[in-house]
Amino acid sequence: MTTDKSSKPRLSDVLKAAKAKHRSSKTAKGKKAAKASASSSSTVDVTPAPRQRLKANELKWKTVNTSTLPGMDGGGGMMMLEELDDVAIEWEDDGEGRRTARFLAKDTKGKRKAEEIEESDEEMAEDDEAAEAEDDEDLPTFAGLDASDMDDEDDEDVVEPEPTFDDGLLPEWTGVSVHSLIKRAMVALDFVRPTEIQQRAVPIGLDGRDVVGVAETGSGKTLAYSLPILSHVLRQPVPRAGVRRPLSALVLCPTRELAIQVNDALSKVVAAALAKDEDDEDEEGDKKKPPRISVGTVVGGLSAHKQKRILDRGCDILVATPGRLWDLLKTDDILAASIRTVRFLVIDEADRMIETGHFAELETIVGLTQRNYVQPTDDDEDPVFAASATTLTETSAREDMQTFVFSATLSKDLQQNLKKRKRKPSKGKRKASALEDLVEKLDFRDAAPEVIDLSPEGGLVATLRESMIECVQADKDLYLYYFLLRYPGRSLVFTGSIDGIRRLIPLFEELKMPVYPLHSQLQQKQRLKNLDRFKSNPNAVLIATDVAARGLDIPHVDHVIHFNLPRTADAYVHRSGRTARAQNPGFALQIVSPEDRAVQRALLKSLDRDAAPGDLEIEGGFLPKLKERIALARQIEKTQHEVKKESHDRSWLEEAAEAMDLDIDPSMFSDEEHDPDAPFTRKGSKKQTKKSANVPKLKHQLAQLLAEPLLARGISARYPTSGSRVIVDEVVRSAAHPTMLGAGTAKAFEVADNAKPKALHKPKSRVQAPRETAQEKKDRKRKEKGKDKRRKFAEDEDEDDE
Ligand SMILES: Nc1ncnc2c1ncn2[C@@H]1O[C@H](COP(=O)(O)OP(=O)(O)OP(=O)(O)O)[C@@H](O)[C@H]1O
Repeated sequence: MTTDKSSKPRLSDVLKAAKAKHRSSKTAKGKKAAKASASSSSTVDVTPAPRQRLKANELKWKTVNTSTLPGMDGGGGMMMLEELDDVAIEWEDDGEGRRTARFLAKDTKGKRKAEEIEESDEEMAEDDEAAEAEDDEDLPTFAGLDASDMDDEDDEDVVEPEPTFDDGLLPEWTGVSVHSLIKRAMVALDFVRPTEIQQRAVPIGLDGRDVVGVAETGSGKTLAYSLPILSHVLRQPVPRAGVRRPLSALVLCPTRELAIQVNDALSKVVAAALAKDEDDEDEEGDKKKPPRISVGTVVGGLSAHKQKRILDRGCDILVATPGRLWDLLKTDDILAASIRTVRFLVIDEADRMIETGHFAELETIVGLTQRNYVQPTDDDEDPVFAASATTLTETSAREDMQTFVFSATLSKDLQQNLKKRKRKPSKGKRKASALEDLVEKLDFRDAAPEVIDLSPEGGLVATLRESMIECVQADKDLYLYYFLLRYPGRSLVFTGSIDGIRRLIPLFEELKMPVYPLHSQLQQKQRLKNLDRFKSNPNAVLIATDVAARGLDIPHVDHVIHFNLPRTADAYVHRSGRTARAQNPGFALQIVSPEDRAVQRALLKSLDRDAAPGDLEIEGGFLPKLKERIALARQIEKTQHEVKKESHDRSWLEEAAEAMDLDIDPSMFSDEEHDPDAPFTRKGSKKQTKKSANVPKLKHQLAQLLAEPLLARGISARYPTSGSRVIVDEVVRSAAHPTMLGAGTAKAFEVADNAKPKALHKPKSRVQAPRETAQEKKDRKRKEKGKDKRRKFAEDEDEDDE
C-alpha cells in the first residue's frame, strides 16, 4: 500500500517546532531552539536559510515503525506512517486564512540544530513519563554503549582473532571451548571452578544443542546458559558502527528484579572479558568503536522510552520480562522480526513464568521463534493483516536456534516427556499443566534436548539448615521479633499477602528494626531502592511476597523466614533458595500456627519428607519484655492509623459536601456535645486531640522500653559479676550478644544442626463407633419401624386437617 506523499502533512517537523516552543520555557536547550523558531513569525521552521524549494515526492520519506503483528494496533489505526529528516517547512499565507506548506532544504548547521532539538524532544518525552517516575540513572546499563560509540560509519565487518589464553590459569575449565576472553573474565571474577551445572551444560550449549537444566538454587545457572551465548557473540564479526545489530539472544525472566540481575551478571562478565590490559594498545582508537557486546534490558516499571531507544540502536542480548517486551512489540515490527531470527532463546525460571499472569504474552513471544509462523486464521482475509503477515513470514526463524530452559524446579514428568520428545500427554491422561503447554510450544530444534537434572533430594540445598517455631497465630509477630533480635543477620521474611507486609512494616519500624517491604504494588523504583538497602545493610530485614522468591541473587542472606508457609513445594524451594547460595551456609525458619499444620503437612509430603524441621530453641526469659514492646508498638500503630483514617474520612466527607454545596449534619461528628458513636470525629475536638496527643506519649514509653537491656534468665545487669550467670567476661571480650545479654552468639544454622527433625503431626483419626451386636441391630430396626409408623400416622392426620 502506498501513500500520497504530496498531500502528506509534515508531521514530525511541525511537532518538532511545536515541542521546541513548549520546551523553550523549560530548558536551556529549549531556549536556543525557541530562538531559532521565533526568528520568523510566519514560519515554524527551526533554521534560517538556505531555502531551496523541494518537491514532496522527491523527498526521502522514511517509514515509521509500527507493529503489524496480528492483534496489535501499533499504528493507532493508520495503515502507514512516514517521516522526514533534514527538511524545513515554511507556511505561505494567502491572506484569506488559507496556508500552503513549502518544503525547504536545510543546511548542515540546520541539521545539527534539528538534531539538538530532537535530542531535547526525547528528554522531554522522558520527562513526560513522570508517571513511571523514573530517572535515567535508575535504568539498567546498556553494557558499554555510548552515543559517541555509534558515530563511525566507515568500519568493516571483521571477525576479531581469539586471543590466546593460558589454560594453566583455569585448569578446571580446560577442554571447555568458551571464548578465551570469557576465560579471562572467569579468572578476573574468581569463577575459577565451574559449578556442576556449568560443567555439564556449558559444553552442550557450545555444541549447538538445546538444554533443559534443573539445578538447585544458587548453583550458577545464569552463567550456565550465558557463557555459550557470550562466546557465540564474541565469535561473530565485530558489528559496524551505525548498523543495527542483529539480536543474538533473548532471555525471558519472570520478574523485573531477576531480569535486571541477569543483565548485571552478563554485563559483569562482558566488562571483565573486555577490560583492557595495561599493555593493550590503541585505547584511543578503541574508544570510538561500537561496544563489542551490548546487553539490553526491557522491564516494566522503568522508562519505556529509553528502553525503546536501546532497542532501536540494537543489541546482541536482550533480557526481558514478557509484559514489557510485549508492549514494545506492539509498536515495532523490526523488533518482532529480530526475535523471529534470534539465535538463542532462554526461558529462565520457566515454571514461575507461567504463574505471573503473562502467559499469553509469553506464548506469543515464544510463537515468533517457531519455524512455521502461524497467522491466526480469523485475520487471513483482512487485507491489512494479509499485507502485514509478510513482515514475519518472509523472515525465517533460524534452523540453528538453540533453546535453553532453566529452573531449580521442573517436574520429573515434564523432564521425562522432554527426554522422549513426547511433550503432549497421551489421550486419556491427565490434563497438561501450563508449563507443559509452554514447553510444547517451544520449538526445540534438537530432536532430543539435553535434560540435565541435578536437583537435590527434597529440592533443598545441602548447605541449608531448617528449623521451626510452633506458636499460636497471634504470637507470630512476637516470635519473628524474637528471632530477628536473637539472630542478627540479613533476613528475608516471606508473607502470604501484601496486606501482611503492610501490617508488619509499620509495626517493626516502631520497634526500630531496619525493615523494608518488597511487593508488586510498590513502584519499580522503590522496589529497586529497597533491594539495594537490603543488600547494603548486613542486618536488614526484607519483608516480601513471592515476588522475591525466585532467582534473586542477594549475597549473604543469612536467614529466610516463612512467616506464612507457601502453598506449593516449588515456592518453598525457591524461597528457601535465597539463602545458602553458592555453597554458603544458610538457614530457613518456618513459623507454624495450628492453622498452618495442614499446609505444612502437604508441603512436606510434596517434598517427599516424612518429618518436619526440628524446633528452634527459644530462650523464654526474653519473651515477656519483647511482648511488652510488641503490645505498645501495636497500640501506637493502631492509634496512628485511626487518627489518619479519621482525618482522611473527614476530609473526604467535607470535600464531597463542598462539591455538592451541602451542609454536613452535625450529628455526623462525635464530640462532647453530640453523639459519641457518630462516624466522624470533629477536627480539633477534644476527643480527636486526645487521641493524637496520646501517640507521642506512647512513643516515649516505647523508646524507654527499647532502651532497657534484654537479659537472659539469671543475669543481673546491675551486678554483672554476680547472679547465677556471669557474663562480664563475654562483655569484656566483646563476645556478648549485641542486644540480648546472656544469649549465645552461635548462628541460627549452627543451632539448627542440633535440633532433631520432628515426626509429622498426623491428623487425628475419627473415633470409630464400636460395632453393634446382633441384638443391638435387632432393637435398632424395631425402633426405626416404630418411628416410621408414627410418622405415617402423623402425615395422614395432617392431610385430613387440610
Ligand atoms: N563458577 C562459579 N564460581 C563461583 N561463583 C559462581 C560461579 N558461577 C556462579 N557463581 C555465583 O553464584 C551465585 C549464584 O548464581 P546464580 O544466580 O546464577 O544461581 P541460580 O542457579 O540461577 O539460582 P536460582 O535458582 O536461585 O536463580 C552468583 O552470585 C554467581 O556470581
